[in-house]
Amino acid sequence: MQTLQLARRFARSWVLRDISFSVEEGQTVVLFGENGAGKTTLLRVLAGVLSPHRGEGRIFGYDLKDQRSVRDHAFFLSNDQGLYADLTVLENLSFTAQMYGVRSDLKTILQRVGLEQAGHKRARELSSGMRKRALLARMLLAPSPLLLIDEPFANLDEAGKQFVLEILQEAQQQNKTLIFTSHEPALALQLTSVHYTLKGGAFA
Ligand SMILES: Nc1ncnc2c1ncn2[C@@H]1O[C@H](COP(=O)(O)OP(=O)(O)OP(=O)(O)O)[C@@H](O)[C@H]1O
Repeated sequence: MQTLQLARRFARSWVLRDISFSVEEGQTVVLFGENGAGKTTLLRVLAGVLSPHRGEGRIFGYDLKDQRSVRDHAFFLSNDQGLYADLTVLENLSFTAQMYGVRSDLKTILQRVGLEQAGHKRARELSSGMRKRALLARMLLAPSPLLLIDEPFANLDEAGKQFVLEILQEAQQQNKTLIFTSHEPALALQLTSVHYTLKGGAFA
């Protein structure tokens, strides 16, 4: 994955000004930066959800402008998207599995994320920690080689954070490429020493 002078604005405000970096296949990178620094915006651009206004990028050989191909290769875990509120957890996972054309034992996935008792709950009824687990279950179903994860450790108790650490370590063992944001350097740096800090729309 490579970007060159990527920039993105909202109205007249340039949130990303000059993002040039490259990430090797199988590498893990963490993005740090203060609230509002543009970390989520960068993940959304890399996920093919938002278009850049300037600059270029390639994800697994696909131009970032080819958002459809990018979305086929990148899974984006956002804490406030990804689940249909009125569907149950199992229905949401079943939909995800169909979307990716994968056959997986959803009960095993539910167990893996500690939601075996919550499969019948509607997504809107989940606590924020349970919601995070359901989103991680979706990520486990996704065959995407690139995982873009917004604040994987947010809204979790200590046990939950350790659990996320394990899930991300498993993804690393599967040679997935991980780019994630975090406000928790002590945890994040257990996964990788490769880190960038966003400031003023560029890497500090
Ligand atoms: N859809 C949008 N429309 C307008 N402005 C936006 C939009 N999305 C983000 N912004 C603005 O872009 C800036 C960067 O937001 P972003 O969510 O990328 O920051 P962040 O680094 O992820 O912050 P945090 O650590 O608080 O999650 C903020 O000023 C935010 O208000």
